[in-house]
Amino acid sequence: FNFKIDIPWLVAQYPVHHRTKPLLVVHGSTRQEKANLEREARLFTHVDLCQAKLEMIYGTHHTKMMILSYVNGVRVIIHTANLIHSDWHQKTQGVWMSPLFPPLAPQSRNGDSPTNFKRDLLQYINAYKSQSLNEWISIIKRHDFSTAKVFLIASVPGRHSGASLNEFGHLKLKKVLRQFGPSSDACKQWPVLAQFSSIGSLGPTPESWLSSELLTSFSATRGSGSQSKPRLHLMYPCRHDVRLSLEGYGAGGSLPYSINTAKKQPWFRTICNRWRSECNGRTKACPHIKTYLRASPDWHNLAWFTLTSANLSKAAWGMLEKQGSQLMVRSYELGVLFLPQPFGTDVFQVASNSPDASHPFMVPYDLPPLPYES
Ligand SMILES: O=C(O)c1ccc([N+](=O)[O-])cc1C(=O)O
Repeated sequence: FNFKIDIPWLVAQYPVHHRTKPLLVVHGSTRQEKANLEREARLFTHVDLCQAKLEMIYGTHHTKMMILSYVNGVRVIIHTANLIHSDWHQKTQGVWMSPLFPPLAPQSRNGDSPTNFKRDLLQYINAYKSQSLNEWISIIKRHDFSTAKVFLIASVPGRHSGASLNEFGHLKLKKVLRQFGPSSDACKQWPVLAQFSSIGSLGPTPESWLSSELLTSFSATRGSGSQSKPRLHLMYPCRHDVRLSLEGYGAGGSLPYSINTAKKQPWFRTICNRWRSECNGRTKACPHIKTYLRASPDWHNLAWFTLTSANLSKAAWGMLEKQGSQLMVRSYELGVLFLPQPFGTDVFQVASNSPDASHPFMVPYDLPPLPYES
């Protein structure tokens, strides 16, 4: 599943002895782009295409996922890189690799995890309503996902209401945080950080959507305790970060932010932070990764961490309509939410940035964030 796909390059990344394994590519391309993809796919008899329907204008098939079927199990990869050389060459990307999920024992039940990862993955793939995905739906159904410790946070284009209102976008994240997140006492006033590679039209003030809607969901806590909203920090490379990067100004091609949109929201730069990753030696590797987290005021601990394809936009996270009874989403997005409890801890410590059982991810940038200069 991806947005930009170079099929000959993708096939060439396989080890030679696996290079003709059947490959289904799920894309959202139309018109000339679709024709180009079909022409490339025709070069390989083992490659098939599935076009995701995009019924919401301006929506994209942004999801970046691989489902790998082995003789002894299935593995899910959710990541942030397009399937083109430049996305894997000199940028900072994020990849979540699942454990190998074994086949279900014949008589056993549905094989899901306490985070309902399997249920949510099936719900997401079913949303495509595509015959060519039926084979993969049955593969997933036949496997045991009980070792999955992350929550799936998906976006599917459409107007979601009623029983589907909290199934996608920022309302799904809010729902999971309300059920399994930190207590409001545990993270009172803990700031939220949004890090992304593209920005949509967010309105004339942060109150238009960013803090009134998105931050409300990001600051949800267990139980219904409402609390004053925490600070929201944004992270997006400034002009000098891009100019001084490994790719130079060319990195800007993957940091789309239209000047017309930027002119309508000058407030954005006043709450923005630079891209710094001295901790990983990746300050010069421009970010295409997208992450969202909630941290303690001293930035030493995290209450949760999300890796996703979703940029800072209403198209990706959704926009409430009809007095909050409906969520309008334009794009397909997919991400994973890490909460401490499934990993046997009550908080994630940033300091030990070396992944192990209770620190299942690396924070890909320096904390505290570094504000833009005036
Ligand atoms: O690389 C992508 O998949 C991508 C595609 C389109 C847009 N966009 O339209 O803003 C942003 C991105 C991004 O992820 O940065």
